[in-house]
Amino acid sequence: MTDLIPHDKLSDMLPTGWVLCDEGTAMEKTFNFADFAEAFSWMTHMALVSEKVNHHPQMLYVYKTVQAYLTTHDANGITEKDITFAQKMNEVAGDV
Ligand SMILES: C[C@H](O)[C@H](O)[C@H]1CNC2=NC(N)=NC(=O)C2=N1
Repeated sequence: MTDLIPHDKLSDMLPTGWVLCDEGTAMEKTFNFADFAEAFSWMTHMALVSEKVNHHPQMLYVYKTVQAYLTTHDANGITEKDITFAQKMNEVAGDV
C-alpha cells in the first residue's frame, strides 16, 4: 500500500503549475499545447508511461488543451506516485 503524503507537506511538493483539488485528495494541471497534434501526442506518450509504471492519470482534452488529474485510487489521496508522475508530465510537456 502506497502511503498518503500528509496534507501539510503536500503544497511544497507539488510540481510547477499543479494545484490541489477535491479537498486535497487529488491534484490537477491544465496544459496548453501549440496544436491538437502536440496535445494528443503528449497524451499518448503519457498513456504509455502510465502503463509502464502502472499509475494512470485522468486526462481530459479539448482540442489543444489538456486537463491532467492525478490521485492514487488505492489510497484515496495523493502519494509519491502522483508527485512523480506529475513531474514526468511536466518534463515531457516542456514549458506549456
Ligand atoms: C490493479 C492496478 O494495479 C491498480 O488499479 C493501479 C492501476 N493504476 C492506478 N492509477 C492510479 N492513478 N491510482 C491507482 O491506485 C492505480 N492503481
